[in-house]
Amino acid sequence: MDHFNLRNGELYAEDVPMARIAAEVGTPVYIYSRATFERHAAAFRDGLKDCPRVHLAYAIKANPNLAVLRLMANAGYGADVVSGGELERALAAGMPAKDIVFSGVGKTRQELAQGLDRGIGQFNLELEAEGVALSEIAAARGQRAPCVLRVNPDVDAGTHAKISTGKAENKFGVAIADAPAIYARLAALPGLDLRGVASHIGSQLLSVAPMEATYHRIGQLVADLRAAGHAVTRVDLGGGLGVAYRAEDRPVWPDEYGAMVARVTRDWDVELMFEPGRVIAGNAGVLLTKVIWVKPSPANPWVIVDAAMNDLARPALYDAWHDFVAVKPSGERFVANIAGPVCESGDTFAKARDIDLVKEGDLAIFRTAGAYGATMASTYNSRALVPEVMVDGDRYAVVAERISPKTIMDEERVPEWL
Ligand SMILES: Cc1ncc(COP(=O)(O)O)c(C=O)c1O
Ligand SMILES: N[C@@H](CCCC[NH3+])C(=O)O
Repeated sequence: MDHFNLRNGELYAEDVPMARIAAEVGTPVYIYSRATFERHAAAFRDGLKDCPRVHLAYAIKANPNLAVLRLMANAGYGADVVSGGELERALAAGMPAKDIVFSGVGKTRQELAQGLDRGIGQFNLELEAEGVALSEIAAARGQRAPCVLRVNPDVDAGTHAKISTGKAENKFGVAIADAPAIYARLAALPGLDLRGVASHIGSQLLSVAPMEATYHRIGQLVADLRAAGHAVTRVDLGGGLGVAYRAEDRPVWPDEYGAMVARVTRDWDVELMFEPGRVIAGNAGVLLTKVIWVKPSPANPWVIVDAAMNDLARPALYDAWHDFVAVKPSGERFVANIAGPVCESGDTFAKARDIDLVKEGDLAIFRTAGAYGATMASTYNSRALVPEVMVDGDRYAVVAERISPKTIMDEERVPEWL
């Protein structure tokens, strides 16, 4: 359920006609619904109501727009960040440093120091050397860095290979078999306050089974660590809940997920951290686009829209499906391909898809584009950086401007020796 619905034959974002946003802001443009974000934030929290000590860290990589972060901060969420840039965003949006978790397999020494400077609540260590470096940096300042060790449980998340993170072959975390020895060495370092473990096996998970299998392994690891004399007080269970991109997708609802977590972690006696991204943001945004041409072809016609792979990369990267819906559907349909203007055949959003009949100049949306949409945009082909708007009832605000190719060009220099 979201707040992008047909009303009197045309699509609205909450109470704002999308055609109005197109006329006033132009296309392509991302449109977010405040109400949908807030409902998802509340639903995820409610799903975990039977877990006693819960900390929520929104994975801001999914949608790091400052307005989104402010809204999430107001909803009581901290942030899961994966770079110094994301850390500064979370702080700028008003998220308290103590509620920020710093994940990521390649945090530089500079970023580790930045996290310490800012006083963040948790570093998720991905390898032993990172822990050694963090301890050195922290000890030199007379600090002890709060941290957990990310383990790789070698579980198949059953998702796209490019967004799976918990198989042994993936780059993330330390092998769960090696975790006790690494944990013991890190726990002895003077600059670390090692509190527990973390795991995140992948994104767009449509089944609880791999998460449950992972959590059982984590539970055993916690027991083993305690048996070895460590005081484990915190476990970070990551993010990963999937959303419905297609009508037939059956996502795991937060209630079902929360019930499983409550059951599996009942005896753990730890603070539980969660890092949801897509489940909060995915269906809270759409990408509004305009049809430039409908080009006949021997097979199916090509609907060429003004959004492209640089604005929404997921179809090109993961063959991802995003529903395409006309803003003013006539009721007629046709089978067509949908593509953007970028000079790559990969800039194709759909092939041979049954869609609303559209013609030159018509508006349409790609649904479920609130997560990993604008944040993955680029200026490839010297296209503008796509703008973003946030709708709230019958009003909306531009929350990220369209950045023109000219502005980007102004940041470039041709040296005088050329
Ligand atoms: C460490 C970590 N936490 C959280 C997330 C958020 O994942 P999702 O958007 O699938 O909830 C990711 C991305 O998969 C991640 O790598
Ligand atoms: N960018 C990916 C998700 C990556 C998850 C990051 N850990 C997607 O759009 O599906």
